[in-house]
Amino acid sequence: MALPLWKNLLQTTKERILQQRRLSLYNGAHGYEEELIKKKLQQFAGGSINLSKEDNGIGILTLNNPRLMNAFTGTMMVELQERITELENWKDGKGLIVYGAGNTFCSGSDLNAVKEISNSQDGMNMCMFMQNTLTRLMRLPLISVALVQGKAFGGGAELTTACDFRLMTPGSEIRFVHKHMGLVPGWGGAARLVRIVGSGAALQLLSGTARVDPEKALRLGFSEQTLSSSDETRALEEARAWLSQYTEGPVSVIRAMKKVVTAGRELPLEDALRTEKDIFGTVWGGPANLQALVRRPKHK
Ligand SMILES: CC[C@H](C(=O)O)C(=O)SCCNC(=O)CCNC(=O)[C@H](O)C(C)(C)COP(=O)(O)OP(=O)(O)OC[C@H]1O[C@@H](n2cnc3c(N)ncnc32)[C@H](O)[C@@H]1OP(=O)(O)O
Repeated sequence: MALPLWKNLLQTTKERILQQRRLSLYNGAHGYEEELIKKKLQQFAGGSINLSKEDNGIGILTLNNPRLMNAFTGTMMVELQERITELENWKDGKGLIVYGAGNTFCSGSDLNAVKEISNSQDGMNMCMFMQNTLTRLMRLPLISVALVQGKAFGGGAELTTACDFRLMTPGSEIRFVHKHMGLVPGWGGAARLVRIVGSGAALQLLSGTARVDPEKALRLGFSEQTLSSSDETRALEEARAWLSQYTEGPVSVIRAMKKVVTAGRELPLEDALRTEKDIFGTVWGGPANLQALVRRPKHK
């Protein structure tokens, strides 16, 4: 018998909350007080995080606070979480470009807000809030790329590490400036940086607050490519073209591909292998697979 509409809605909401918990790192058992920190963050308003979902399955996430070099205000942190939830529910999505408005990426958290939450309880909750959000960003079944124009500093540098890839425009710079602020990264940027460039290079970048220009980023394997244009519109076009080489193809296959890589990146080998088997089961004998068997393409 079909469930009444309200029961269906309740069921869907419960499933969404459970899914978010599964993809997040921290909950009440870790002393994390999400509602408390969200209420605090809402007090520091300004800027926005915008998402547009294009028909080709590419999402464009824009950090929009150009007056402060796209620094994250409290409301932007909350909006980022909301946009990530939207992306988790976007079943046609294949790729994501994260970039900043006004030709610069992001200068980290808004220092005006940070000053007001510099006590230990708020700091820990903000840290867990951002780690949860960026971990969910990293685990999206979408191939993500940070388009770095201008400066990506502090939390902005950390955000780039939550994407699968980084593209830089000429003259741009990524810099983990945390040491100068008497801090270490807290949004998960250190743990992810070690996995991208290795522990030696990560230690040098963090403890030396080194400027990473496009050439250095390429040498370190931190960036995939230096784009030819630093004009905002043209750079975005270049990023779209770069990403399309990986997102062309059936949605189910592209999303499955990202999922097997996420499992390989995060899980112990045996768990990753089992997950790969389960995901393989979702595409084997599926429409794209059956059509390919009929077409019998030659891979020349
Ligand atoms: C875990 C994350 C970590 C944390 O919170 O724990 C952080 O992210 S800490 C924040 C790390 N970021 C910074 O310390 C950046 C400080 N800003 C700068 O170094 C410079 O502003 C720079 C290099 C980003 C840009 O320099 P430029 O000369 O091009 O521009 P302005 O300095 O004139 O900046 C324009 C305008 O923006 C304001 N601004 C820039 N960044 C921030 C920020 N993070 N928070 C608040 N406001 C910021 C800057 O003060 C200027 O405003 P104005 O009213 O004109 O003074």
